[in-house]
Amino acid sequence: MTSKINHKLTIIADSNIAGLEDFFNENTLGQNTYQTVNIIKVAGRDINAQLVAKLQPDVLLIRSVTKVDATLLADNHSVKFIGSATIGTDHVDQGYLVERNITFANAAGCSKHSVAQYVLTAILTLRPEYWQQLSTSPTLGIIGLGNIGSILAQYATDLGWQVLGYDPLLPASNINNASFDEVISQSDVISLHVPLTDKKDSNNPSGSDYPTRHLINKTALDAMPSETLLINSARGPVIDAAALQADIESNERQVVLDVFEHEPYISEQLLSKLAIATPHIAGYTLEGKLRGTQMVYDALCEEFAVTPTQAMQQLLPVNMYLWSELKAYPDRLIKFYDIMQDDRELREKVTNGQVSGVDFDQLRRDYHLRREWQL
Ligand SMILES: NC(=O)C1=CN([C@@H]2O[C@H](COP(=O)(O)OP(=O)(O)OC[C@H]3O[C@@H](n4cnc5c(N)ncnc54)[C@H](O)[C@@H]3O)[C@@H](O)[C@H]2O)C=CC1
Ligand SMILES: O=C(O)C(=O)[C@H](O)COP(=O)(O)O
Repeated sequence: MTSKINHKLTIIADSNIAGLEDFFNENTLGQNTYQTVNIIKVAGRDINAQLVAKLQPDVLLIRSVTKVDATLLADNHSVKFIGSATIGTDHVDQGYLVERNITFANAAGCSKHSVAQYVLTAILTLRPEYWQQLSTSPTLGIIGLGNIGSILAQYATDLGWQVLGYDPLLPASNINNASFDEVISQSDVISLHVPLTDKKDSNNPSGSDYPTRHLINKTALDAMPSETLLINSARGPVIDAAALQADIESNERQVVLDVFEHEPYISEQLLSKLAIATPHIAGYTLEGKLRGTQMVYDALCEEFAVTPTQAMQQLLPVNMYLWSELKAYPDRLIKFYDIMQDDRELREKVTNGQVSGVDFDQLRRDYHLRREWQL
């Protein structure tokens, strides 16, 4: 159902959304349908119940750090649309929004190439021999074969690697070809690409029959060979951090984390044991973030029955990063993405045994957005 508003349109937006003013202004929203578009930019963690009660916005534009639920909206009567310029939706109680008749849109798949390229970079930085696939090609295990997992499988196949994939919610296929136990026990590298979900039950009807919270627990880690490289760029709580720390201490497993169970606080104890650690920036390319904004903008235009007039292509500088070039010249990887620079910057933030939430958020806010490699 669409609705029109003929007054000042008030938008509260996470200031970390790329291209906010380019996408959300009088010209791009309704060709003068609204007298004014008033955007109030706020750090995502500061979008709280008090603010939305005081300002009574028409629209909320968020990213993953703003929790949207009954608490946030208890004293708000104005919001008609909430857009999250992210793939993940675990921060949003969508059932509650349906009850309140508030339209919700996210940005499914917006940074799928960026995250897949992050994972490839991590693997090839730690195991450069996988470029050549010397005697046997490596086996990449992928848990979750949606937008990101399936793109990652395409890159791996293009490099001549074997793929073992597990996704119980999709039909069997040439990549959805293994059980959880097979992926865990037979892969050289395992990469996680599942949403964060809890068990479905009477208290949680929107939960999952295949919950992912602590999917990688002590049992799974015990069944994983110690040489297996484990990568998590999905959501922190998919791995039980305490079990992971004990696992690395006992077998020196190589582990790459972009997301952390207790994010935005990172303990030095865990950080010091990771092969690569980055501050939740796997999807942070210019293309990935602008695509997220574009998707939410398109959804808002549809909601308000106006014709979209802004497109991310108009905002993107020339992109010189070609996947074909990287494949031909693997030694250029560091020029395509120097992941160890992101790792160093996170480790430099350790004080008093941890990276603070403020420092973690600051690294993300000031991140120099990478460019997505073109196919
Ligand atoms: N680190 C970062 O910067 C980013 C992280 N993400 C995270 O990555 C997640 C995955 O993204 P997409 O692939 O785009 O999502 P998607 O929704 O396209 O795919 C997720 C897949 O996981 C599968 N799945 C669900 N439960 C499972 C289980 N128990 N075992 C195996 N598979 C299961 C689903 O069937 C689905 O096919 C997002 O939900 C988000 O949390 C997304 C973007 C950026
Ligand atoms: O899209 C997702 O899902 C993500 O994890 C985001 O890329 C994370 O970025 P923020 O929403 O925290 O800026």
